[in-house]
Amino acid sequence: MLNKEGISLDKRKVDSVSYIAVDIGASSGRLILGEINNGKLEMQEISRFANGFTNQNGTSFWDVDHLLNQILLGLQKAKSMGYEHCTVGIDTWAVDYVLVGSNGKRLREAVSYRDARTKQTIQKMEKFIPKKTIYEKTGIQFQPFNTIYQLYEEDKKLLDETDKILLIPDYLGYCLTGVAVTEETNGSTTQLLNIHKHDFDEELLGLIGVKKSQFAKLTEPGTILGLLKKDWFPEFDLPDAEIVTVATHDTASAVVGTPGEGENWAYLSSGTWSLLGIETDIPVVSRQALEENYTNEWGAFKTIRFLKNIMGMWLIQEVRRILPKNYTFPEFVEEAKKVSGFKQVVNFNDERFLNPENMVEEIQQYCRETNQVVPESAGELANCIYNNLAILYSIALDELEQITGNKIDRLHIVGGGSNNEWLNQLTADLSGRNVYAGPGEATAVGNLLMQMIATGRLKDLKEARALVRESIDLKMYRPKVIDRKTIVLKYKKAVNSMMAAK
Ligand SMILES: Nc1ncnc2c1ncn2[C@@H]1O[C@H](COP(=O)(O)OP(=O)(O)O)[C@@H](O)[C@H]1O
Ligand SMILES: C[C@H](O)[C@H](O)[C@@H](O)C(=O)COP(=O)(O)O
Ligand SMILES: [Mg+2]
Repeated sequence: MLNKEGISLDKRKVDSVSYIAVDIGASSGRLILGEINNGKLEMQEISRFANGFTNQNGTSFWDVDHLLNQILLGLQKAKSMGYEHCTVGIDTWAVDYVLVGSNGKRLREAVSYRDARTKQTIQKMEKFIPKKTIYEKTGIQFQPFNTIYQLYEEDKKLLDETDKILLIPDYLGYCLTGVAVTEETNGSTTQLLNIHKHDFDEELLGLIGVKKSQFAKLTEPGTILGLLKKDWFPEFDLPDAEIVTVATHDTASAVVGTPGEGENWAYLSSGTWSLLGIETDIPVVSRQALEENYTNEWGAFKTIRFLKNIMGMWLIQEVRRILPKNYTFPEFVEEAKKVSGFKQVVNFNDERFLNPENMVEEIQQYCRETNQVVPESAGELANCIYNNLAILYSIALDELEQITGNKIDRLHIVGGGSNNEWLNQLTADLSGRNVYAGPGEATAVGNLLMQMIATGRLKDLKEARALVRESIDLKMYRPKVIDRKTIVLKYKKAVNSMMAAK
């Protein structure tokens, strides 16, 4: 069986092959083995590791060598577990990139999207191209950390020396195979792809001084990238592996792994970020979509992920980092439950929460500025975060219905945040919709499913999602009857008056 790159996958091998998903989110990474046995998807965690960025001389960098090393350690462990032959897919967070020189080597560490260098860049670029024009071309939300803005601020000397700009998962795949591509689901998050031409937008590239040749060719998810170059890593005992280009934007893989069925469902990929949206066939770039900052990220199988970025579990991750006592996430939930009721209205989508020095102080200062009760304890801070997130989810669901005209009667919450049963119920109550929770590792599931479809083990996305529904117990949360409209209206009025007072 030949694929587009001419790599032959012997049918016999495909049947005996195991599948390994490498999913690296902003806070953690994991390698998960997947196989189909007796009509069920069976998964086994091979390894899990921390991810995060550090500040070096005023710039926030990721440690990509650490990530590559963890991938190799995980693959070595898989072989030691008896998995001699596998396919491997890599997905990570979006927008960030590595600059590769003509010698094929990295020119500098990868800068984190939370770095302050792009704080004013949206405004700088507005001077010579209206946001509306960029949105009509790309359909992508305005986030200060989008690749277009990062490259605008990039070191020009480094850019001149750059042969290829590779997004993080594409760079990791390049390190393992020597093959460089721009996988398109993650490529869309650069805000440099023209959604109508299905290609890079030359005008936008020109505005930031980047040549199209400095990006590798656009590639659809579900293609075979190349063979793992085992001899490049003699210090590791690695399995034989074909690296598959999956939906390398982790959220795109999470959507593939969301077990939605039929119409009228939305997903919430709940991890470091909360990505809430629907899967559509055509982009929505209306005035309201622009005003409410919805994005049209490219999905697998030529779909569009029409979604909104909501500040997610980053908030509680940062509170956890700051508080002297080391709470587990379940402990935060238990403490939050002890606080009766909803105490503070906080617009956590305000950019001040993108990367403050001290998240606890930032939340407390916001509440002081708006003359609200200041949360002090772990429970009060967690209660504030979870309640406001639930309302932001509810508002986004109503906005999605208004903007797209699509009815949404159920929400699938997937990712680590789907383990938060209290927030799942809060979301059901405040949104007035049934909530289905799981899989907690939907991104890895979607990564595995794409590999199985690419190698012919599964027929298509419909069969793949049916397999997920057969394989995991989805927990359902029915909305309790509460006066949700009054609560949401009060929240919106409070946020609007706070923004007016700024
Ligand atoms: N048992 C749990 N209870 C509450 N929250 C949880 C639980 N497990 C995970 N989480 C939440 O999920 C988040 C991690 O989600 P994950 O999808 O792994 O993130 P990412 O992919 O961005 O690294 C944690 O920050 C935490 O807030
Ligand atoms: C910067 C992007 O908005 C971010 O990467 C988001 O798209 C995403 O993929 C986050 O995934 P996590 O698993 O880190 O929440
Ligand atoms: Mg994730």
